[in-house]
Amino acid sequence: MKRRIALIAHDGKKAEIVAFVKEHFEIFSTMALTATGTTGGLIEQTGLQVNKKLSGPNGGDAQIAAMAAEGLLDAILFFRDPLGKHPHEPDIQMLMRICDAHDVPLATNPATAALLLYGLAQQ
Ligand SMILES: O=C(CO)COP(=O)(O)O
Repeated sequence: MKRRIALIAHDGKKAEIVAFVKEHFEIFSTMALTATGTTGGLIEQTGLQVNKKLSGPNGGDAQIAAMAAEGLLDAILFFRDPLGKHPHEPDIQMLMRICDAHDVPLATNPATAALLLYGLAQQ
């Protein structure tokens, strides 16, 4: 079965996640991708297929958390912006808590995301 990965990036990190996806395009093209709405739209422009959820502030993080809780994701790559303020901060905290509650691998910066991706690709 294809690996199921969710991708999320705050606005200040969207350029970085697109660059990350392009850099690892071959690995991502073997995986089933889900993303929050705006992030997903940008990733689609690289040519990859993405299951797009709502935009983060409208509930996209919560939808991805629900998928994690239901065992529908193998990992989440969440490029967080530690310098930004986010109206949906409770949803972000909830997503991270759900990952810990269900032992879902969660990378919150590009360096960890690369290690996680290589690990998944090798399994
Ligand atoms: O807000 C986000 C993560 O908390 C990301 O949502 P978008 O990809 O819709 O911008």
